[in-house]
Amino acid sequence: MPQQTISSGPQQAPTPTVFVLFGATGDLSRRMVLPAFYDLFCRGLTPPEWVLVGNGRGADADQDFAERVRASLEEFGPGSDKIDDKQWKDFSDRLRFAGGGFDETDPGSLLDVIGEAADGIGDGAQYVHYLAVPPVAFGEVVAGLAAHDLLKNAKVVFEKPYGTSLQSFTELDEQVHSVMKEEQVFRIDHFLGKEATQNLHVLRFGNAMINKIWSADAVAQVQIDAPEPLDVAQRAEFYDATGAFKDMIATHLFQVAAEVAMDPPASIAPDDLQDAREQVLAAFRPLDPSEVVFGQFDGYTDIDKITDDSTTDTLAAVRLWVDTDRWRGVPFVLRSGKRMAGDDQLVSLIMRETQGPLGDLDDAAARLEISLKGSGSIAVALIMKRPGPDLTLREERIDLSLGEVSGGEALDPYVALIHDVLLGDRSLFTSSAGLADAWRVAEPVLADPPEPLPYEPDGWGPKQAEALTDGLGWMTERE
Ligand SMILES: NC(=O)C1=CN([C@@H]2O[C@H](COP(=O)(O)OP(=O)(O)OC[C@H]3O[C@@H](n4cnc5c(N)ncnc54)[C@H](OP(=O)(O)O)[C@@H]3O)[C@@H](O)[C@H]2O)C=CC1
Ligand SMILES: O=C1O[C@H](COP(=O)(O)O)[C@@H](O)[C@H](O)[C@H]1O
Repeated sequence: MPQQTISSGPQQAPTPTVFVLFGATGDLSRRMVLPAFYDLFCRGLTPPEWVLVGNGRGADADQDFAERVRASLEEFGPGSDKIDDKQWKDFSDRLRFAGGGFDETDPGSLLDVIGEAADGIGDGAQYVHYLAVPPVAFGEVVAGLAAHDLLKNAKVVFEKPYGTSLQSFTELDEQVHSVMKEEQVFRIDHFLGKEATQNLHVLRFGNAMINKIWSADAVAQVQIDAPEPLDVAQRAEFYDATGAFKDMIATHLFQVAAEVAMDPPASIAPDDLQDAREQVLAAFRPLDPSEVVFGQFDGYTDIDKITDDSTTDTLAAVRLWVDTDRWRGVPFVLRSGKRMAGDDQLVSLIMRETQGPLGDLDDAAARLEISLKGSGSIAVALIMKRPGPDLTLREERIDLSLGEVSGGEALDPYVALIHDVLLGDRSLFTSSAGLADAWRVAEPVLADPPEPLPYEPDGWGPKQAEALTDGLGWMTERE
């Protein structure tokens, strides 16, 4: 079978769309959402009729907004030399800006602008309201959408974090569900949109030899490790209020753990995939704070806007237990930190030791690794005989970069996810029940966070985090 397409539906969204981007002047819009929308447009994946309305509290004219968008494409999109004049003209003709903010009592100019925009693109337009605003503004935008009757034939996209604890999640979700149905809600976790994350299902369910080893019978430990060299000075206020545990572990890495640990869904249809993810999240055991290590890199509190006594975690490592028949007894160890020596997002399934004629072999030598970073890669590390007259064993890797798979072209996660929103495919979005479980699992750590241990910038973090791997060490540090 050289190639087989299993399509779950049409590629181009057929419905005329008014895409309202709240927070259109912000960092996320500039770096991710606007370039992703332009990418979809260039690929012919936007609906035949659409208009994008940026919203903000200032008073930009349409032309000013178009200039902002252009600047964002030059810096974070294809770059100035790759923007085709004709394509840009077609794109920019469909950009509008509605200033004056938006809330329950005052919609600013948004109602007028989208009224005009909807008239221009024909009957039956769907509305996509994309909330690229700080989480504190989610509630007021939701209240505004309800008060100004903007939720009919509408989808609402929420950026992360959707809540920061079980309680704040529950309050937000109750407000959301009081004015819209769950089917209208698209909660983004861009790790679910990564090409390699999506490949986890195919790798496993499309290959019997991999499917057979996907359980406690063969796997001794699962590691999901995302060391980052990044500093946090650019977003100090946000980061100091959030920390590594909430920014990465309880959000992205829990969702990836659910993707790895899920039992086979009934089918790859969106609802079945969501059900499978929800079911396994419900089986995650609440974390035990004694199996959690927090770190803070030296010099963190010298950063502008960080207080001298900040105890924010810039690194978090946890041991998570999944109480299902498939995974009972197998530790899932998760780690992420800033200012680290490595730069990866690596899922490692470490195989059990082989008892046999070769005797004692290096632990963790045989493993399957899926890197979610960039366009993604899949590797198998195996024990091999070094060619030659003697029997010398060595660990070798077989690597496949997904970016090099012939005929394919990886989509950036935001491109993939916005495309899914336009089509109404919710399989790669988090669900209400799934997030409630993620916050339930995180709760003991939020209630009793460990003291962060100091670590050297550009190193591998505190030694104590390594103990969570039961002596195997972190696989990212082997490469
Ligand atoms: N930036 C990133 O890399 C990532 C961000 N996110 C999430 O995306 C969302 C937006 O983040 P980001 O773009 O960084 O944030 P910004 O601080 O850049 O804010 C986005 C825009 O929202 C508007 N805004 C700010 N405060 C308010 C408010 N109180 N009420 C209404 N509008 C407001 C501002 O526009 P104006 O002044 O024009 O009204 C601002 O430009 C957040 O939920 C964040 O957690 C998620 C992943 C990565
Ligand atoms: O959401 C976040 O993700 C990034 C890592 O994402 P990626 O796009 O590099 O895969 C992380 O650096 C950031 O702290 C976090 O807020």
